[in-house]
Amino acid sequence: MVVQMSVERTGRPAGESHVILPYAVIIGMMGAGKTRVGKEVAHMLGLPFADADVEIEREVGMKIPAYFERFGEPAFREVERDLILDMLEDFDGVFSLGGGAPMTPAVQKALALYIERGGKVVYLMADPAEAMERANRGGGRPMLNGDADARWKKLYKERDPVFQRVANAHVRTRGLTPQMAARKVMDMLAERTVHVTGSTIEPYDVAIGEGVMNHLADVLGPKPVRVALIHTQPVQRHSDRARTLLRQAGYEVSDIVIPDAERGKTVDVANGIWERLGDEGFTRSDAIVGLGGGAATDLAGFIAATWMRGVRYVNCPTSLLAMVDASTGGKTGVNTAAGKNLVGSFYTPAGVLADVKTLATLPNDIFTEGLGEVAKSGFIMDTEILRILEEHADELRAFDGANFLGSGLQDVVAELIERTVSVKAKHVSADLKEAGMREFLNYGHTMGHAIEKLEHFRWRHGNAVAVGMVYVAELACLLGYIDADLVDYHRSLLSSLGLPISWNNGSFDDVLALMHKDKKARGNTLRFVVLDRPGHVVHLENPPADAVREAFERISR
Ligand SMILES: NC(=O)c1ccc[n+]([C@@H]2O[C@H](COP(=O)([O-])OP(=O)(O)OC[C@H]3O[C@@H](n4cnc5c(N)ncnc54)[C@H](O)[C@@H]3O)[C@@H](O)[C@H]2O)c1
Ligand SMILES: O=C(O)C(=O)C[C@@H](O)[C@H](O)[C@H](O)COP(=O)(O)O
Repeated sequence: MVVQMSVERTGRPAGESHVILPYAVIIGMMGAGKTRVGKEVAHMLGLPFADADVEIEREVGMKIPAYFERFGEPAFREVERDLILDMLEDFDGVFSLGGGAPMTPAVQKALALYIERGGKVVYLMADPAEAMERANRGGGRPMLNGDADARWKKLYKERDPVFQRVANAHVRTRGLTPQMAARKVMDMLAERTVHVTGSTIEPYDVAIGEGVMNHLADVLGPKPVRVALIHTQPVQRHSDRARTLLRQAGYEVSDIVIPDAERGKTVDVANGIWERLGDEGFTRSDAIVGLGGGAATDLAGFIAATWMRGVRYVNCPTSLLAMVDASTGGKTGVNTAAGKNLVGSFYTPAGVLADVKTLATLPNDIFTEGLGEVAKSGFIMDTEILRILEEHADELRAFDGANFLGSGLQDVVAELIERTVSVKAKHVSADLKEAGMREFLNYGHTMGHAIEKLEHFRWRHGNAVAVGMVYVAELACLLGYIDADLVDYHRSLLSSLGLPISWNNGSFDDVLALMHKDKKARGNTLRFVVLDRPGHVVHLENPPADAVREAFERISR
């Protein structure tokens, strides 16, 4: 069964033949260096460069200050808007926008569409002092008339949050020459970025690619003095690299090794870390880095959420599952005797760096487990993911970290990560605290969490979710939401990836009791997420007891 794509992908497509115009759009404050850096980037790429302000002057036949004086700002913004909208459709090069352009709603809309087509909007984040000094040089900026520094600061306050939101790549340039900044932009352009935003979310990026861990200090920013690097022992090699990067950037690093996997996701471990942070004088402006699989990033996020009621944190996921799911979205927490993830908080990271280099040491079975959550995102929204999984099932099942980097599979995996994170970002952006739509990400988890608990967390999370998806597909079929072919498709796809599709190591009564403790349950009412067609899910409330049992019988044979 090959399913049809149902949603447009975001991010730069790999190996797709259609051209995205322009190659990159650069935005930033006056004096950020958009023109200098943009020209360097265009030169490095061998592409033309265009500056919106220069194009406008050509079009209106006069200098911008003169146009402002004669016709006023609103008229200028209209000309600017029309020119930018045209250039976004047909300029094949590096395009830098005027400082105020992204404040125009129609430009924001056009940039969002451009990003959806796979474009990169780069926010050149200059150090304010450096940018103000450059902006004042030479004059000729009507928006800075009067007290130029005070005007610049006021505009920065208004514009920075908007620029953060409309860009999908953020490049800090403090202390860099235009050439160095351009090289940084080039690195960013080679990466895939998923932007997470929303009305209740401080926007952040998930950067996906080889070497993205190098952005660690940029994402942490200048405020922290101390950084706690929380990781497990099996990822020591990667945490060594992170520690070096952090020390080079001038942070005092506390290396905190936690017990591996679910053994690290406990209140006792959290308590040990809180004591250590206290002993080492961690303040509210210090920060946490969580590095490792999903268990490590869940715990690190929980520490960040709770220490002094919340400090900055960055996730560096190193397992496939942590890259595609656990590190993004801000669900942090620990397991308790009562069950999986029952204690925690929604607390958003400042950024996520999914460095695919780290997958080179990932064992095959842990990689495979991550495919469970990848497939979930395909079933619930982006059916193109299912098609890619089908097409590459043999190579994915045979994943070998030692031969992964530089192989054809690397690009396939990067695309699966980007698509899966995009699905997650859409749900999280709309519903951070899981009041409705975010629950769809829990497809297969009601039964999955019960299996994990009954297996004393020795079953891997993604494997339990795979069985949970077959269970809930059976339930949906029994209740007439989907047909038996789609249930069979769950089994054939998941098993072709090396994931389990049945479980018979516990009683129905035990499973049922645990499903009642699931976070989606309300009072005595069981609630599930079920498919009604590929790529589309709905809530199922209080299903008939005999169907809940019969679906269990079907997966435990
Ligand atoms: N917060 C969320 O939204 C969310 C989403 C999905 C899953 N999770 C949680 O994530 C956890 C599962 O994550 P996981 O599958 O990564 O398991 P895990 O964290 O237990 O990691 C699996 C194992 O792989 C090791 N490992 C990780 N990266 C490695 C690498 N590059 N090289 C060698 N070894 C490596 C880990 O040390 C561990 O031994 C569960 O606790 C689950 O509840 C959370
Ligand atoms: O981000 C979410 O929301 C999810 O439900 C993603 C799940 O894949 C993930 O396993 C999550 O940890 C489950 O959360 P829980 O709230 O059901 O414990």
